[in-house]
Amino acid sequence: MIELGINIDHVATLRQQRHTSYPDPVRAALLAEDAGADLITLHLREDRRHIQDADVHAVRREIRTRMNLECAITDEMLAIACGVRPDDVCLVPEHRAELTTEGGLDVLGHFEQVRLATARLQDAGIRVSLFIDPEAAQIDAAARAGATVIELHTGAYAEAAEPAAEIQRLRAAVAEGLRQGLRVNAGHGLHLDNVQPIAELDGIAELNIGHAIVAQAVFDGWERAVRDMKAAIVAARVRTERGVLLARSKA
Ligand SMILES: CC(=O)[C@@H](O)[C@H](O)COP(=O)(O)O
Ligand SMILES: NCC(=O)COP(=O)(O)O
Repeated sequence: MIELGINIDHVATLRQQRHTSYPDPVRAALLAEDAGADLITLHLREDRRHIQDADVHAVRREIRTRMNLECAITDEMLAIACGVRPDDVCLVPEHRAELTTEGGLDVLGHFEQVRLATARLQDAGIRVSLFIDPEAAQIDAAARAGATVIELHTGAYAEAAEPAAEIQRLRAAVAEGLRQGLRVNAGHGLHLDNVQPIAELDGIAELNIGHAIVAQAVFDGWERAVRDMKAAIVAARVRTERGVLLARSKA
């Protein structure tokens, strides 16, 4: 089956907008778990524009599912991650002026840095995921760097006017990741109207979704927004699994 990671960053964005104490991203994480989230994802940015250090520690203390901490490869972030010990760390690229994470990590171009960061986190008992574009060369570099998980950046798919080619790229990337023995996750820019083709891709283990769920919660409430997303991705995956079984029975 497929897992849903709820990214709570933009609950914190709302709070940081006015430096209030609400809305509390930790409360959002706990309610998301009640509503069917399989894990909680949060991105501690170097500029602390949304999630704060205290949130990271509180999430580690409070949640009952898995914690997936996204961060850039810096000494500061690696030290925080090794101290907090989330279940997973997803290493992402960061550019100070970007509105959101614009592309995947260039593992090929920064191979030694990624390899050393991966080893340091794994030595602390943390599973390491690399947030990369759906490209065979990056997937190969991720495996060689020692990561056991990749998260495919779905931003190009989410923004494409004609998504068919991007879906094909993602399908090929999932197959390549599995061929390399990696766990393959995906996320970025996914929402209720575009998630289905991605959830249907056979072999994707987990989708991480945040911004669109926070937005949907404005109209439907937080727990329903989480529940509806979970139902959508599970329904898509059930369709795929039925299709695979049917194809096998005909063969
Ligand atoms: C890496 C990633 O995709 C997430 O961190 C997500 O986009 C939310 O964070 P930002 O909106 O700050 O990029
Ligand atoms: N890694 C992607 C993620 O956590 C969520 O991205 P978005 O849904 O906020 O775009």
